Amino acid sequence: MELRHLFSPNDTCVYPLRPISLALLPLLLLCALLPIFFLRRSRLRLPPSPPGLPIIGHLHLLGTKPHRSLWELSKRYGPLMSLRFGSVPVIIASSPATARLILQKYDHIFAGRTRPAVAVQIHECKSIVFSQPGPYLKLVRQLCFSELFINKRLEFSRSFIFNEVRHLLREVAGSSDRVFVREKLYEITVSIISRMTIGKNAKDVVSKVSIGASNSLLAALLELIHLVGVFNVGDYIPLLGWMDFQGMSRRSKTVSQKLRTIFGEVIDERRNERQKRDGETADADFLDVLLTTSSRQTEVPITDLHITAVMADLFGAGIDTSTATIEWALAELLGHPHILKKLQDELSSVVGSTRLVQESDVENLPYLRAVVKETMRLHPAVPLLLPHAARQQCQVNEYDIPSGTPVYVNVWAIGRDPNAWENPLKFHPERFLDSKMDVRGHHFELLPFGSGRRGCPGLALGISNVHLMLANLVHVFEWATLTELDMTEKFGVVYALANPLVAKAELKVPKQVIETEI
Ligand code: HEM
Repeated sequence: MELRHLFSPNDTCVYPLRPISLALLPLLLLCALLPIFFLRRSRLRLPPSPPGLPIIGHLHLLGTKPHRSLWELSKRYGPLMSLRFGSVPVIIASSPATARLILQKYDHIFAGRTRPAVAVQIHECKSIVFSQPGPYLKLVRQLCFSELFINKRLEFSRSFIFNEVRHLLREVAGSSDRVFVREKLYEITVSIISRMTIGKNAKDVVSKVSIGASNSLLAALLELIHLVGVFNVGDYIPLLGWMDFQGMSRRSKTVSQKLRTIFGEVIDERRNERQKRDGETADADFLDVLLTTSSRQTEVPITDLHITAVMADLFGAGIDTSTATIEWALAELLGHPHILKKLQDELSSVVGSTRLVQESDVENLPYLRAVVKETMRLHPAVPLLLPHAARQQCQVNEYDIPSGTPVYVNVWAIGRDPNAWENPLKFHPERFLDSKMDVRGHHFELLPFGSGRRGCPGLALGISNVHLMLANLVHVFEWATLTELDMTEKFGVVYALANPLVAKAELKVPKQVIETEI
């Protein structure tokens, strides 16, 4: 199976509510018994809200592009808005100021996560992404920062990442008449994360397992990412949850089984290797770190299911976000040839044409960094962040937020807020040239990685990969579109081009530049 068939643009089902079958109406009516719940809440002063419908609340207002619909609603109901998804009240923050309240001032309260059925089915909520704050989350996030995304480890990974980039460039050169950009990017991002976490190339991992095609790991991960982004009516209308009429539980169980098989074999194999050798090796990878932690009697037990969940997190959270960002950047550059030319001129003058761009060049490439920030402003990979949840009842501004309320921060809308940005809809990297604004979560106008306790732990790796891959793709090739550029977007937990970018890439540096290994 070719990779591109794994992400067919016709794969629709994302957040939006699909028409609910009439056959379900009697059951929906049963949900009307829930008003007791609302009566209790009606004494609270919630943020402004549009009129809702019985039972489904505001679900019908979401449409197929919830980030856009919520943006439009926020223009009328304000930057802190309250909606009801089925029986669940939710809060939407849509301005830099309200994002700051949620992610900084009240971060300790909003650091909770929702508990969607998919997350329960897939890894019993043992993933980082869906864990509630507590000793386990603290431990795994700490391990990520101290063992995986620490500078020393990233430095150590530089040379193989660089060789992976060279491999990507050769692959592009090999299919230059028709480059399926997303497919190539998935391959390299999976490879990088695989090498960093389990010390192996992903192809070696899956070739040993018994579940079929060699890209079954990628297929399972893409299915996982897809399911997390699907709107599951059962999460919001609890009486419908048990029916699983969208097949979410069934599909989640299948993907969970696949991931447990793949990572289970990797874990067993590593455990055997560790038993044979005496003590830790100097080149211990993240899997070793997790296994060592699991073998210690700590306050937080780490089982194989925890390890599988963390591995799936790192792969799942890392591949699609970086891929989508680079694909958006290339598409914007193709749509703005003068910006592409300016970027290529910067690369030629700083790097020359006899070598590839290296990580150490990035600090001398301000226009490249501006192009990446501008891409992340207009096309943040996770447009609503992952849903946060209030851990206790609290007051934000003068409004009450009930305990457990899911909170979405619409960073996509914030990137287009006319009060924060001049000409917000224009792709204009120059806006960042004289600005100190970065993407690290201190500037609430620009939050592609979130901020605070639940901010992205993979930021350092993510941003460095995006810079390195985009810079080299643009430095090494002259790009041209094959058909009219299609910037249509597709909403999901990761927001990407609806139709993967296919373009022509003509080598513009001497061939040996992409051929020499280091
Ligand atoms: C361009 C690349 C990336 C972008 C734009 C990005 C963005 C994000 C965002 C917006 C969140 C949610 C923050 C929130 O809910 O407040 C997140 C969470 C997360 N990201 Fe990333 N990410 C990227 C790369 C990576 C990489 C490379 C990894 C790991 C290999 C990673 C691992 C994670 C994990 C584990 C979480 C969950 C954190 C938690 O719930 O506590 N990300 N990321």
